[in-house]
Amino acid sequence: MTQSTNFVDVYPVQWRDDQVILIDQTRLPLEYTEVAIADYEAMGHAIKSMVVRGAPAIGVAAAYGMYLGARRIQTTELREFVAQLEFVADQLRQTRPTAVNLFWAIDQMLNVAYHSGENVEQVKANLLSQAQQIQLDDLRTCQAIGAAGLEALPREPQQLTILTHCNAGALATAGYGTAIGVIRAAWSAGRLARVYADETRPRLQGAKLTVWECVQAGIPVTLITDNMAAHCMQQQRIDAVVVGADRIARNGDTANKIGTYGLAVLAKMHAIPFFVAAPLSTVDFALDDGSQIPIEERDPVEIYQPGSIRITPEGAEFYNPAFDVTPASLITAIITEQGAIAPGQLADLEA
Ligand SMILES: CSC[C@H]1O[C@H](OP(=O)(O)O)[C@H](O)[C@@H]1O
Repeated sequence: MTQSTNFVDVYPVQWRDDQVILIDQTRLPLEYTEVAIADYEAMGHAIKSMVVRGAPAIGVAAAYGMYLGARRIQTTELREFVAQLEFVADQLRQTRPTAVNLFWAIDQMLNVAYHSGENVEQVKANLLSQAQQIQLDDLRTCQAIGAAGLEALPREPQQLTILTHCNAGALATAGYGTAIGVIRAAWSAGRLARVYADETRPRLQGAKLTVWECVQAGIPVTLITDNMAAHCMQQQRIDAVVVGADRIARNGDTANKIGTYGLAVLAKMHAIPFFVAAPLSTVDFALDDGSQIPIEERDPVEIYQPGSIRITPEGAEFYNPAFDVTPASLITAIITEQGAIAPGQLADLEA
């Protein structure tokens, strides 16, 4: 276990010593622990159990998971190799259903296997290179999103107070973050007074991860419970809302952590700009609107036992959707690596 130090740069997924090293995000903020992942089964478990989480980070992790699966395949016959790699892909696809980056990254890796050579060993090498490229591209994309977000933020006041939800930070990406990337860019540019972070029940990624990232970066942060957001807006404490995304439909409807939709409704009510920050790899152009986005339902224990103590008696039933869908009509702009886009113009960016 590596004790926490003052991190300026946080990389939740690293290729080191011929294996993947993950920050164990279930142990933050009290413990900074890294775990080594040497096979695709362990990577699948790490994604499902949220050791690694956040749409782009899940994509990077799945890409490396594909390589870990590929390197173990023994055959030298390419067709058989591809068939076994498609089995690995199917296993990784079953980990979490909402973040499209997972499926996008797996497809990127399969394309390399389909089209990058006749020699199995060469294809394996190409797969590692592709996973590393996906990771590097996402880091650069987040930095571009930060710059684009800085341009899109309100001009007044000079120093903004931004509310964010869950964690769309370095920990949720290859580094730097999407929504937190915008926050980092605003802080560097002297345009940020303070971050308000929703704790984000039930997994508390805001309280545990976003606050940790802000404290590590020296960014002033105020933690609030989810049910305080309306009051803070009514008190005119919030100048803008910036959140991440797990899957965006071609019309701009956006799936993000549960509670995002409510924030968007509140922001509309209080005439506060509401931004979604996400790479284009999070857009699912195959979906016409958000009604088609699969919403993950997680173990109810996350609700009734957020720590070590059960907080509700036996006898109740539970509903634990991990995401909700914010309609495009409530989104001021989607901040991508190609700039801030009106939700209705997203389809024009389809490659
Ligand atoms: C940079 S996208 C992060 C996105 O993913 C989070 O979900 P989870 O923690 O369950 O993986 C949340 O929706 C964030 O906005």
